[in-house]
Amino acid sequence: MSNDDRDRESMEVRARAPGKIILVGEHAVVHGSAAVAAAIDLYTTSSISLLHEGEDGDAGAVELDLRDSDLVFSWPCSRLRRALGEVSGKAGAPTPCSPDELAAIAKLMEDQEIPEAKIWLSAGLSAFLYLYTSILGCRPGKAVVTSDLPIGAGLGSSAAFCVSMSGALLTAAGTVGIGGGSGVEEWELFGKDDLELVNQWAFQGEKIIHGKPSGIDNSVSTFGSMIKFKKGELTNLKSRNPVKMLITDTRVGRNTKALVAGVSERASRHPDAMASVFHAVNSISEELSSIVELAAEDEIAITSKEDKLAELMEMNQGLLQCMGVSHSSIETVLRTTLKYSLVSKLTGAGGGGCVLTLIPTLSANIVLEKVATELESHGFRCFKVEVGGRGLQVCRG
Ligand SMILES: Nc1ncnc2c1ncn2[C@@H]1O[C@H](COP(=O)(O)OP(=O)(O)OP(=O)(O)O)[C@@H](O)[C@H]1O
Ligand SMILES: C[C@@](O)(CCO)CC(=O)[O-]
Ligand SMILES: [Mg+2]
Repeated sequence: MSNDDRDRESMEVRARAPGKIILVGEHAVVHGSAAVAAAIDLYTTSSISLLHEGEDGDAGAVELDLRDSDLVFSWPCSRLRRALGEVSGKAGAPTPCSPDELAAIAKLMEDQEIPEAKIWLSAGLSAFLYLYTSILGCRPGKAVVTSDLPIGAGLGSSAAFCVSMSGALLTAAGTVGIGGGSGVEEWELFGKDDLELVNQWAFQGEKIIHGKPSGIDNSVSTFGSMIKFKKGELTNLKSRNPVKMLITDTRVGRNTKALVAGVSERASRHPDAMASVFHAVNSISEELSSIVELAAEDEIAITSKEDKLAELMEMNQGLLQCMGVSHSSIETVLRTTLKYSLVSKLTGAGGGGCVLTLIPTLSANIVLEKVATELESHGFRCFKVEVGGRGLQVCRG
């Protein structure tokens, strides 16, 4: 074992990746339209510690500790090798998870006692096993995950999980680099090429969780800021006065994979009508991007920018209803905020989950307090987020 390997084994690597909001364009982005998303200041943090193989021939285990759920999962390395073969870990670009590999991972899930009420975790666990064994091979190690994000609520928890995990694993493997070793615990940013690589791995993880992701969620979680995303292409949107958003979590559980599949089924039943809907969403996203950029260059006043954003968000919500991804809880939030002349739209995959409400700069705090109190009286949870911040960050603890 080289000194570098020994150093890596003795060190814990932590990576944190933000959740996101989609201002406009969800679902349509899967079908080639543009969408606009921004990172938010709620993070998922993954840590990796590599462990030594036992002296007595015990190959050790791969452990995943999901702190927020109070659940720990463990796979003996010998069991992983039997199921997946002698995977040795990969330094470069990812190879997509093959159907055979996915079937082997599904079998490995059967060994775990996942509580029935938390069965949705199995998608995340499968993505973890794919990422861990593909990057590090079947060597022993321990991963710990914590998150500020509501899981499965439209704020990109799956992407933040895949990005932070890929970032931590690739750093632990020595594939992407931060200096480290100063002994001072501080978050560092990766270089552009390293971020690109992490993003590619995270996208493969998202595919296991989502089925057919567009890549917008993992991209904004990796690179941060506010972005326009279309057909895999990312444009950074400069934004000098970040928009302020109230987020309402309806607490209605939903699943992005099923919602994305539902929209695709509707599109195959009504191809012409849905193509027009996706086209309209594309125009909305393009217009919203231009407004954000003009405002960054002081070409339009802040109040005029907010009025335009509100109208475009309102139009997008109508089209999301056409796609069949709204929900009665979302409609309740829309009606409630409209009483206070505030515009809202669902964010993420919809079907429940979270709703965005644009907070105009000139709106009084008292109005915000009143609307939040009324929303919470329906059993919803409200919180304010900072929009457009940093993406993936890493720290060697
Ligand atoms: N911290 C976490 N620990 C374990 N699994 C997680 C974690 N965060 C997300 N997941 C996995 O991701 C799934 C939720 O992903 P899903 O895409 O349905 O929702 P989301 O990403 O929160 O919302 P959206 O995709 O609409 O932004 C969970 O069911 C779980 O399998
Ligand atoms: C619904 C969707 O458009 C956004 C989920 O946050 C899915 C995707 O783009 O992968
Ligand atoms: Mg997701």
